[in-house]
Amino acid sequence: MILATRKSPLALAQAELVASRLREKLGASVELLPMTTTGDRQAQWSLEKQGGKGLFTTELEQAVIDGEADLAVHSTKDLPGHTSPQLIIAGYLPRADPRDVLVFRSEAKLSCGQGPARPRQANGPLALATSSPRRRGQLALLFPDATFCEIRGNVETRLSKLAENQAGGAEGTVLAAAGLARLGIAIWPGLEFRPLAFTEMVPAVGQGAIAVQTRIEDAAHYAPILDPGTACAVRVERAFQAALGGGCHTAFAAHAAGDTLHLFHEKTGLRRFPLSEAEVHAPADTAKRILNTLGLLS
Ligand SMILES: NCc1[nH]cc(CCC(=O)O)c1CC(=O)O
Repeated sequence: MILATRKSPLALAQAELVASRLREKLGASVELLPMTTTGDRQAQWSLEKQGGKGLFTTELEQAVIDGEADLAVHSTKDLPGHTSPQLIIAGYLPRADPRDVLVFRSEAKLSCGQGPARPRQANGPLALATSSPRRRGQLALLFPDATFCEIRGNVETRLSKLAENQAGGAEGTVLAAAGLARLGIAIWPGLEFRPLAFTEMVPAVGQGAIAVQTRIEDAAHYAPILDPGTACAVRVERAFQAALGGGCHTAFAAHAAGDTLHLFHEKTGLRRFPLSEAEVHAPADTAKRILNTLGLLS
């Protein structure tokens, strides 16, 4: 069995997770096919800004369509709104910790205890490095005096830039807990990690879930490694993205956590809604109804 994956350390770690589940549950012999995508070639393109267009997925999809690979492994967060019609998302691995983590220089002395994250009281504005409109929009609520700058590179690069004060003067950034965990990063010299509650920072649609994409006729074969609960939650979250039209420049987030839907939109701020079983099973209707209530659908 051949798994198409991007070559970044995080993508390879995620593909290895899928591979070991395939070996364990299906007794399959598995190999990775690491590929460079358009997004990887254009280092100056930030995923956060260019997302939604499949820049990090198209080449992997083509390898599966062409029969060079049996499945493609993606961060669900990086999937465009519409994937190839010749393929299907067979499902998702059980979701990892979906939270975002505030990462800051130990010297910055941000509050790291109970209650909301707060900037240190002293020394003027707090510079935070993230290109994501979703993260910037929510950080601006947590840290009203924050200023923002760009940071590029993979997770480890970002952490070392920040620790070495080479991140344009930034004192902090935000990274996905799932990515850090999959890279085995729990600590970093000179930095502190503080996971953010859903009530402080709503995770991106699909954050923490790994998607397995296959040819339509093969999908059922992979059921033993996939998690139906994760699929339900991701379907709800993606329905919100689809209903809003997937504009990647909008600061928007949706996260379904059990019976609660957490939403962030630049026009409404953070909002919470109860989610019934019935609503979870009618994602498109649920998304339209809630977004209408908020006045976000024209
Ligand atoms: N933006 C890139 C990206 N895509 C998926 C993850 C983390 C893993 C996940 O959310 O499943 C990350 C890194 C990050 O945002 O910190």
